Amino acid sequence: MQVLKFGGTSVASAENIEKVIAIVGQALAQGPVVLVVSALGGTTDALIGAGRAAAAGDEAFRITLRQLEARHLTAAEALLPTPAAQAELQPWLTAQFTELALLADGIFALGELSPRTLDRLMSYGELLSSRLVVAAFQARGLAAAWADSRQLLRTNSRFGMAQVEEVVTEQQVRAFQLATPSNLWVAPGFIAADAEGHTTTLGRGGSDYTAAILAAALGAEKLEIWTDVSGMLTADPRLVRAARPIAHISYEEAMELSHFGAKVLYAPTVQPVRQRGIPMWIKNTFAPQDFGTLVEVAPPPTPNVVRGLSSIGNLALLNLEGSGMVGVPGFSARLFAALARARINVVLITQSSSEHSICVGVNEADVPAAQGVVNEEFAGEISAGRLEPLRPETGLAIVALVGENMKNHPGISGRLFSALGHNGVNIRAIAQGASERNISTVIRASDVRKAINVLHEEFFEATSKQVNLFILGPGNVGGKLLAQLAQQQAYLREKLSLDLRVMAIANSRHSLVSEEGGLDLRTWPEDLNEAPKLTLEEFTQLIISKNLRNSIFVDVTANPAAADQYAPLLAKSVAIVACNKVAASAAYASYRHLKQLAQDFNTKYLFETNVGAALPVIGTLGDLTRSGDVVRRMQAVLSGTLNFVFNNYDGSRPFAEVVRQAQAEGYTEPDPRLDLNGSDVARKILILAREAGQQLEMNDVANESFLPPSCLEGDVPAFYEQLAVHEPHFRALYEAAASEGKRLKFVAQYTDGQAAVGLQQIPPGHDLYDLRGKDNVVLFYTDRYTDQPLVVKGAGAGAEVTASGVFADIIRAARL
Ligand SMILES: Nc1ncnc2c1ncn2[C@@H]1O[C@H](COP(=O)(O)OP(=O)(O)O)[C@@H](O)[C@H]1O
Ligand SMILES: N[C@@H](CC(=O)OP(=O)(O)O)C(=O)O
Repeated sequence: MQVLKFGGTSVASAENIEKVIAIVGQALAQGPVVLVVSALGGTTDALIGAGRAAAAGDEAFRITLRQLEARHLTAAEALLPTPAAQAELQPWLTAQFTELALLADGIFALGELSPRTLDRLMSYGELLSSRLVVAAFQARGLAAAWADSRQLLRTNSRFGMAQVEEVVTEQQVRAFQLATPSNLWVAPGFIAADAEGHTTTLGRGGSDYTAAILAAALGAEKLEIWTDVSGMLTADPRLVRAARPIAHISYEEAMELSHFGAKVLYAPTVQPVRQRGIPMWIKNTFAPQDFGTLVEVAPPPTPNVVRGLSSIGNLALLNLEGSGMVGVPGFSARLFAALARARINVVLITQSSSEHSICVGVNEADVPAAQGVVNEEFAGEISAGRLEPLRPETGLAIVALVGENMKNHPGISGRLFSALGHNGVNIRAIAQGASERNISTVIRASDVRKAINVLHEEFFEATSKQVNLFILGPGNVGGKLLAQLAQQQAYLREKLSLDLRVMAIANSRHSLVSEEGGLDLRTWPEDLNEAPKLTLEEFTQLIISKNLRNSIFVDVTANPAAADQYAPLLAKSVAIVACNKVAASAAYASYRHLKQLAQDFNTKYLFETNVGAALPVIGTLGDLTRSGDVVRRMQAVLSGTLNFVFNNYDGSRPFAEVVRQAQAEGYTEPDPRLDLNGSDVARKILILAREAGQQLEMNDVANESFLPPSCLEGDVPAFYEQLAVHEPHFRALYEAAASEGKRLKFVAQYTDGQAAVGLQQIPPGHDLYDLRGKDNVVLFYTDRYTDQPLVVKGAGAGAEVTASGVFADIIRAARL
């Protein structure tokens, strides 16, 4: 004997029922079959909706019932090939809907829907589907017997969630078996009857349970649960796209997963088949060739430590707390007894060893009742101040890791906590049974999708880590960055297991946002021009509300307002990668605050390109200091503009003309004075000094300008005029150096806590002497590099290299 159960989607239409018939036909070749069917998908919800509408005095229930009738008649017409067969079933179907209408009219007249009546109402779903399937088999010449589950399954009278009385049920099933010697029974799932013969139901999704009860009572050789997915998956496929079928699973694991939300299997289903050692398959009606999942006593070993993930929403935590609990036995017993009296199901329990508080997780809908009974039970202690009144916290969910194998592998919880921590998912409570088969975490419901994806990646997709980029400023550097990302995406996926996706690109006029999956990096320039505008605050909110794992905000602007967004993003564990220097060179307190936020929220704030573009300057400084070295002195040339000017000025052409050329060739800021007055270099040495551990402000950086003060007054044309007027001054500077064989360099210097920038004469042979083009150089003198400095040198400007530096920071943040 085999028991096969087909769920709502599998029997949702005539077309699907044809597939069911084909699968059952093959099973019959191996032996007798008991077929359990659910209602046509969506019917139970529709019946509940109709009942509630009727009770609320809303006539709309009539429309719902008419639609259901039409749906069943259409299915019957398509399934029954001959007018004779149709003529037999149709009057029966119509009679059922007449009965249903009478029942609903009664509910409407009374304005009341009791649990008992609701069970009656819901039972029509499975009654109709099972009779339809019987007729379809008979029309194909297969003798199928209809087995009324209300005469097979005996339950108590807890309507809506009735408990099966096993002994009577088994007797009834055996008696039916003797009286009905057919190779094929078709039984409605979900429904049963109490001792008085009132129809009951087994809880939503209960047809699986019906099938398991029948399998156990008949001592079936196997139970097959046929559904719309290829087995029990590693996670809910509606939440995790990469979820994949679990081929083998133990009864206990399947039970844990279903208890913790894996809808594919109704949780009570496992127990009856486990007790009898009946193997259970979960198979896909729409892909019968797929292996599916085999639930068995001892599944073969797998390298996967975690078997699956699941989640339950609508959870509330109830926290009972107070000094009156410490060392007093019986508190928990009273708490649970009070909850049990109110028929409140406790989903999770945690208690700290201090015994100062006990925390239970319950369904949100139970909170008011729980508060009532618990506060009443402990009224004495609460009024004496020995206990706090019960504090419920709602809007929560459980995410659970399930796997027998976890107990043999230390470090699973560590991986769980760190993966969630890096993504800013706050864990409100944890519970781990002594069996170590399940580790449950309570988190905010709004974090479930992110958390379960992060954990799926951590435990099942060693192959790739999804990283979500939000790019601000697709200009010169940003555009190059996007091109490099497009070019490297496949390489990074293959070599570093990083799946980098650009989720949004924004400039001051447009914000292009991907709904899912990432933007197309071939067409973004055109797409962006079509996209609407978002303010910076809106862009930040978008990143926060998307709540995607491994999110990185990439600031490729020089906009001070963009830097204001870092703090709120870091506080949500969104990493920041910036080539924008504003934040790192702002007030020390705010620089420190951002670094602290990154640490507190387990994320990264990276800005390597603030100094020397992609040259490894800040990274080197970090490596030195982290390894215990002390940076005593830094000497650096950090401005492409000033290098260009002093490399090209030798008195043969006016200084003003050389500056104009630098501007024309794109080295300078739009206002070249920002480069020439040294303030940009001052920002850079300030950042380096801070990264070396000094608490410095911009005002602390001495800046001896080589420009006569009049050059800095007025606008840019006036500036050029003044440069021309002061040509003798520049010439004198040049000649003073040249006469001694030296070169002029604008040098940034840091010595034992003091920072300064200014023009210096550099002798031949000095590390700063020989610099070409856009080169930057930084010399580090440290306790370990005493005589000869550690030198970092190379191109320190240019869109392509700057973009590559930003890219490198993105990869650093992604591999956290
Ligand atoms: N871990 C999981 N594995 C497989 N399916 C799951 C899991 N968690 C949730 N589901 C959902 O359960 C659905 C199947 O359950 P259900 O809709 O009750 O099927 P049926 O109507 O066949 O009984 C799947 O379509 C899937 O969306
Ligand atoms: N039809 C019932 C029982 C059931 O088990 O359905 P399904 O097999 O489609 O989950 C329900 O919707 O709850």
